[in-house]
Amino acid sequence: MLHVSDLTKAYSNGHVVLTIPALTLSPGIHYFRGGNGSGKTTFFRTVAGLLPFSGQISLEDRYEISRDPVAYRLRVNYAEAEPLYPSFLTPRDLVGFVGQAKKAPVGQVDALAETLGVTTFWTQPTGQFSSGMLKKLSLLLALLGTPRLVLLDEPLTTLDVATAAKLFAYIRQLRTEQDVSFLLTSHQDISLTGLLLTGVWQVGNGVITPTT
Ligand SMILES: Nc1ncnc2c1ncn2[C@@H]1O[C@H](COP(=O)(O)OP(=O)(O)OP(=O)(O)O)[C@@H](O)[C@H]1O
Repeated sequence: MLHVSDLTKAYSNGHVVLTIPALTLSPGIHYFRGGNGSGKTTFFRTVAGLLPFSGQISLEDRYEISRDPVAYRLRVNYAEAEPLYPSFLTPRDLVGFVGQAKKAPVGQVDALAETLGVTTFWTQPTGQFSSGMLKKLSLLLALLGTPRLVLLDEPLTTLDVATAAKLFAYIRQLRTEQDVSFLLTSHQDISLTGLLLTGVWQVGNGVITPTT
């Protein structure tokens, strides 16, 4: 589903955070674990196409991130661990913009907003949001369109228990009915998600290795 090769990710200060000669992720749900500062967010943001890097990343043997930037980004969605938006924008504004960019199918926005409980603060500026409200909005944005791969960085953080249950039920549905793949990180007990994991990966010392 995702192939990474010859990847090196360094920040502008010269610090090399990740070196990945080759990594192949099969379709499914993959969990990335590792200590603070080990490189999980850097990996997710790189795969999401948000950070420059050297190397190759391709989706479904078809969309290469540098060669097919628009087609790749249309199919790969990402939710930040700690989302932040311009304070004057509302969910209605952001969902309108991202929904159009991601070609959200008719009816999807309303259904997801209801599932994640975003309708109750639909026209409120994000500057007034609690961290859980920001998290719900970011998850809604990351599920818009028809992605083939969704990256969720710390989806459990700040999310209330009832919404988390709905989110993970929806993820299971996307996985079984539409073959959508997911990459997750969490410092909390991942079994709380109830998701069947395809792979568990350890991030540390600049590399990503499978765990048994
Ligand atoms: N913008 C940046 N500029 C320079 N270095 C950065 C930048 N962002 C992250 N780093 C460094 O990259 C390394 C990996 O950070 P990253 O945020 O990817 O870790 P993480 O595994 O997601 O950590 P956590 O579990 O604490 O969220 C850290 O050493 C961090 O200091």
